[in-house]
Amino acid sequence: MALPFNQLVIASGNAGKLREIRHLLAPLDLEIIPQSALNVPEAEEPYCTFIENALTKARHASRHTGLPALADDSGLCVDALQGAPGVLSARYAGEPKSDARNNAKLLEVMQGLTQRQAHFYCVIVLVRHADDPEPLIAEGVWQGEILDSLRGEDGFGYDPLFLDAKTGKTVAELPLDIKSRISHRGQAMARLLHRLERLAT
Ligand SMILES: O=c1nc[nH]c2c1ncn2[C@H]1C[C@H](O)[C@@H](COP(=O)(O)OP(=O)(O)OP(=O)(O)O)O1
Ligand SMILES: [Mg+2]
Repeated sequence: MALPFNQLVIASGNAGKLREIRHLLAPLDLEIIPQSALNVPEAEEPYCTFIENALTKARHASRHTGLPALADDSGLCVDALQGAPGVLSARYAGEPKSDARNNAKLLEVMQGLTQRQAHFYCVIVLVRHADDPEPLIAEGVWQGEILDSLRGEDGFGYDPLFLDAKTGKTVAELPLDIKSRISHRGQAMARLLHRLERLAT
C-alpha cells in the first residue's frame, strides 16, 4: 500500500499500547515515531467519550509536530458498573496512573459481584494534519469477563483480570501476536487500515 505520507506520530505515552500499535502497523511502509521522541507533552483528556479524547490527542500531537498523527483512546467497561471505569480507566485509582493500583481497585469494587461481563473498547483516530476535516476513525470491542484474581504476566493495564471466553485465557496469558489479532485495538486497527487503503495511491 503506498500511503500519502511516510511518517506517523503515535500520540500515546503508554508503553504497552505503543508496543501493540508498532506491531499492528509493522506491515506498512511507515516510520513510526512515538510522540515522546518529538517532545510532545501529554495532552489533556477531559471528555466523557473515548472518541473526543482520541481526536484531541491526535490533533495535539499533529499540531506540535506538523506531522500526521494517530491516537488510541481505550478502556475497560464493566456491565455491572454501568460502563465504569470507562474513559477513566487509566486514572481509575487516581494520579499518578498505576496499572497495579487500578487492578486492585477494580477487584475491590467488584468483590462479591456475580455479574462479571465486561468489554474493552478502543477507538483509533488518524489525522493527516492538525485541522484535518476528515479524520480517519475506527472502533473495536472485545467481550470478556473480570476474574477475581490476577493471572498472567504479559500485556499491560487490566490484562491480568480480563478473561477471553474463546481461549479461556486472560489477556496477560496471550502472546502479543494473538492479542493483536483478536483485541479491541487489533480490530480497530484492521478497520483503520482498510480506510487508509482507500487513500492509498
Ligand atoms: O489492551 C488493553 N489491555 C489492558 N488494559 C487496557 C487495554 N487497552 C486499554 N486499557 C486500559 C488501561 C489503560 O491505562 C486505559 C487506557 O487509557 P488511555 O487514556 O487510552 O491511555 P493512557 O492514558 O494509558 O495513554 P495515552 O492516553 O497516552 O495513549 O485503558
Ligand atoms: Mg490517556
